[in-house]
Amino acid sequence: MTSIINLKSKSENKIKLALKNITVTFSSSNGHQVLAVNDVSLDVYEQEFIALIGTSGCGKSTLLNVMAGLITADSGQVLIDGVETVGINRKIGYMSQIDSLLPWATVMDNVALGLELRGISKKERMAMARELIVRIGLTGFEYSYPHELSGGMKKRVTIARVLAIDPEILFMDEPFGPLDAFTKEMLQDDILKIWHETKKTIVYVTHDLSEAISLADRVVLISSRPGKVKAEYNIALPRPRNVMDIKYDANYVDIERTIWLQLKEEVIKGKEGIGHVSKIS
Ligand SMILES: Nc1ncnc2c1ncn2[C@@H]1O[C@H](COP(=O)(O)OP(=O)(O)OP(=O)(O)O)[C@@H](O)[C@H]1O
Repeated sequence: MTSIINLKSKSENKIKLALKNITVTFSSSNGHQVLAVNDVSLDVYEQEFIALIGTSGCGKSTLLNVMAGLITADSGQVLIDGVETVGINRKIGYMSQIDSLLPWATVMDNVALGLELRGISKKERMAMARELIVRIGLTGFEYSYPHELSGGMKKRVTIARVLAIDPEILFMDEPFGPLDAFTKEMLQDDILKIWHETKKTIVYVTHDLSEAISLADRVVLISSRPGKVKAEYNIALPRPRNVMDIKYDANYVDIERTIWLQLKEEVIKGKEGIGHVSKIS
């Protein structure tokens, strides 16, 4: 079922990324087969901010990993700009849940890491890193090490590192999960600002409905495992948005209630397993 909250569709933009009938099965260590996602098809439009939401274990990260080429699906196709892609695609920048900063490297070196791997000269990559550090508000911390930074600052460094390689598509898998609510909202606002300025296509995975609605143009609800697209919602909230204020928009509560009614069914199903989802951040 596809639910549409507003009539403003992104379909005027071209399809940037497409999943066609993706099915993924894992073999677990106890010898069982786990059907993680089942026959998922999804189009993501150029410059769209899309959020995938669903209970824990429903296959959100699996879908992201398939799109990023980190996992090969049992069947189905991934298309980027209309071309079938196999393996890791350089058009994608990936920010995962895990803190992946190099502990022995400074903020500058962490930000510049991807540029170094791409063979960009030291002078050029330092200049680019410096510019990004200003942009993410960490001026003065260029030569600090990760252990000298707060959780939120580390996330900013990770954002800068992903932006440094200038990907056309940004994947963010519950990037701010463990942070406190205020820091999370500030970083979400930063992401909205970056998206507004760069117009990158963003695929954002979360189990937080409030986060999904505040950020995205479209929320895609994944059913509890095996993951399938249960519903899609275009989010008719004004932009530019501020995540701290958008919850007070007259339409926000209606949107949240509509999605929550569907999501709740998955939470109840997931209770038999390990499903977890939060309605409000
Ligand atoms: N490498 C793997 N080996 C075996 N099973 C796996 C593997 N990766 C994922 N799974 C299983 O596939 C299912 C989907 O996992 P996935 O990580 O995609 O869920 P998710 O929706 O991202 O969950 P969460 O919100 O908790 O991060 C789960 O049942 C998980 O146990």
